[in-house]
Amino acid sequence: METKDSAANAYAMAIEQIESAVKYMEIETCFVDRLKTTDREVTVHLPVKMDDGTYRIFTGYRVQHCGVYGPYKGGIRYHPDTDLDEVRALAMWMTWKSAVVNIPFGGAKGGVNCNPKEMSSREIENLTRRFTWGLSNIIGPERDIPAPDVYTNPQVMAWIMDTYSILRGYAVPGVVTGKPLELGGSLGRHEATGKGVVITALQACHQLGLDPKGLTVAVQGAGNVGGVAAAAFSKAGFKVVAISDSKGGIHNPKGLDVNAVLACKNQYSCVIKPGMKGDSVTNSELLELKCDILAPCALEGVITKKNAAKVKARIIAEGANGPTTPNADKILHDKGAFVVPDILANAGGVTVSYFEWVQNLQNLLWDEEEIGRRLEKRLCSSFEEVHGIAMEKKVDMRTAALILGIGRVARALKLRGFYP
Ligand SMILES: NC(=O)C1=CN([C@@H]2O[C@H](COP(=O)(O)OP(=O)(O)OC[C@H]3O[C@@H](n4cnc5c(N)ncnc54)[C@H](OP(=O)(O)O)[C@@H]3O)[C@@H](O)[C@H]2O)C=CC1
Ligand SMILES: O=C(O)CCC(=O)C(=O)O
Repeated sequence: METKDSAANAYAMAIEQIESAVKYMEIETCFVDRLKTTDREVTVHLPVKMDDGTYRIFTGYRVQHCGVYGPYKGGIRYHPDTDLDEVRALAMWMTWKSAVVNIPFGGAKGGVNCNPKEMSSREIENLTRRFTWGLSNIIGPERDIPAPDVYTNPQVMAWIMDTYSILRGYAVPGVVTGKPLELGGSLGRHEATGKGVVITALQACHQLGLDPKGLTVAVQGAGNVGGVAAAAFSKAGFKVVAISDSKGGIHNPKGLDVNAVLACKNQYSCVIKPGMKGDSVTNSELLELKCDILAPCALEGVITKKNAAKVKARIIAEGANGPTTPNADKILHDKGAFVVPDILANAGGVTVSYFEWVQNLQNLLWDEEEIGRRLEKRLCSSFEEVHGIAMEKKVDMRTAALILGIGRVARALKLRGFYP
């Protein structure tokens, strides 16, 4: 398995991003200091009974970055590389993301350092229930609402909802989003992040005067975000030329049969099998392929100062959180690449999570068309706002999105009375 670039510490990246954005803002230092700090960081040690009868102790984290105008919100990841710094960064990015799309959530993120690929479903359930118990006093529909992230899914959300509901004594669907539909999940949540990547990439094409029909796309990651994005790119008329997972990818410059690749992934847990029309490609090679759009949809820190100059794509649509390091950002900007930053490109997920939460609180059920319409409207108007700031301040799209997000949060802090 290829691993992420070890030089990139996500938390250091998140801090550096704040520092470069605030240079363009009129914002008092005390706000900057406040926003570089998290509200709460909880570490829990989780004794979990394994199938062989032994116990293993896992470490889990929930970081709440800033909850100035609503409950904290953000996914939970199960991954062997997860640590506190990563979760801190992911929580900060959630704060800016919710602010960019203007939904009343603060930022949080959770993670457990574990390898779910080596665990049975029962072991993952035991871990999840223990983790939920550990967080039960800090989560809740009005406090902090988890959702799926890397290597977690609707079933994990169902176990969180069940454990939390048992502790409270009644069903509390609003404690998590990304739940199964049967438990109050929202139509369209599963597809929301991947579709949002395509909606925002289309906006970028529009800004650059590019006709999307036939533009080539390489997608890193074939999970919830990458898989849905690849299918949606293909449906929108783009030519998907590469898709990968953690083991590597498949590449065909003439275009892939995306449905066949995703069916292969579904059936055999890999994106390439003998007989498929395409060549194998490593994850590093995928990033440097000749294509119009690159959609990194797996882990953070994959586009670095080492490979940024070799990225050929004109548009980088960041499905993943934090795929591009600040040094790489500068290189991409200088060579004229148009980066749709994570806090805008992948904000479709939290946007439909917000719709799910709203439906749960009001016992409503919106249809898929309604969800899709609201999602597109929200992402397109956010894109426009971010692009407007980029033009006005002559900055790249990430800096513009951060200016918008940080500005909104800082104004809310001030209104609540956080003065120097
Ligand atoms: N789910 C959501 O709604 C949202 C997710 N995100 C972000 O999107 C990214 C992906 O999340 P999501 O799709 O949900 O996660 P999933 O667990 O559904 O999928 C992760 C995918 O990434 C692949 N992958 C893992 N490690 C590597 C690697 N080193 N190189 C290349 N591919 C790798 C996995 O491969 P394999 O299957 O082989 O393990 C899998 O295909 C993360 O950065 C997440 O934070 C952002 C917003 C919302
Ligand atoms: O749906 C959500 O609440 C959050 C999704 C998430 O973790 C993210 O946007 O990174």
